[in-house]
Amino acid sequence: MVFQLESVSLRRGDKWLLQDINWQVEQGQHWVLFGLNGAGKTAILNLLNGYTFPTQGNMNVLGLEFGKTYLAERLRKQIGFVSYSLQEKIHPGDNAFEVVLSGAFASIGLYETPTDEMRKKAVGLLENLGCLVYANREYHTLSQGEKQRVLIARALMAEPKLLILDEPTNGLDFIAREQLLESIEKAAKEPAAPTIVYVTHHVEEILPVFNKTLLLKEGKVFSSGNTTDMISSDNLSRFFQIPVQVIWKSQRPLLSRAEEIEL
Ligand SMILES: Nc1ncnc2c1ncn2[C@@H]1O[C@H](COP(=O)(O)OP(=O)(O)OP(=O)(O)O)[C@@H](O)[C@H]1O
Repeated sequence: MVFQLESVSLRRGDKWLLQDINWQVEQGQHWVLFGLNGAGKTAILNLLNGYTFPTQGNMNVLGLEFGKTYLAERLRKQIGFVSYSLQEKIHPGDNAFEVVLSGAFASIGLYETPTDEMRKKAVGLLENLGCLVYANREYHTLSQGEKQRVLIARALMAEPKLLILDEPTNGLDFIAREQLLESIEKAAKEPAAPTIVYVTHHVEEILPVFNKTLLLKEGKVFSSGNTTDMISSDNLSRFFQIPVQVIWKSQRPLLSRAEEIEL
């Protein structure tokens, strides 16, 4: 078991951000967490990272039970987390290689001396993610797509059991997006790959390797299960409450509006 949420609810002030979430993620699975703006995806990620505790329900992430101790520090070292907001925290002047190396210490910035083994590993990850050519470039001079690859390599440095990719294609053009998705798919297929949770509101980004999907709507689980069952014309028409059509092509779903589907 990688993590488990049991009847988890989260309240802020008068508002329930999440209600009765049940979600069990096992090793060997790769999940998509799909939801529209404001569905509560960030709220779930904050829980998984140990930044917040549920108001109700039980949670267990990587064997750590919530509610007993402060977990954010311990989870930070075991969960690879890639988000757009992380980009802004990277120190000016750090090059791509240093950013990747910092992942070994779960720090932003390099404060400790990396071992030769760590350096070798960082080079290997830069190579796998196609970033070796710009390893010596300052991180802030890289394009969005290049930056995201470097952050994924950084996240993999600590050999996490869980890798969370929070809307990693934000701000990418079509080509850069497809290239990044290709790298993610390759990383997911590595023998020692972590379980991946891929957070998105774009159906087209769902790769064949993401065999499970949870649809989150207004803070509740709308449905969850095998991706092919979740990402269907019927299910998504109910989810969006407008008729849509899903066409699978090369094992990737394409979404469009449908005019005449009976709900
Ligand atoms: N501290 C808070 N107090 C009250 N409401 C909040 C608080 N934090 C978030 N919300 C609300 O909870 C809802 C879920 O927010 P969340 O950021 O988790 O959504 P999201 O699925 O990540 O959306 P997006 O895709 O736009 O980032 C939103 O309506 C948001 O305004």
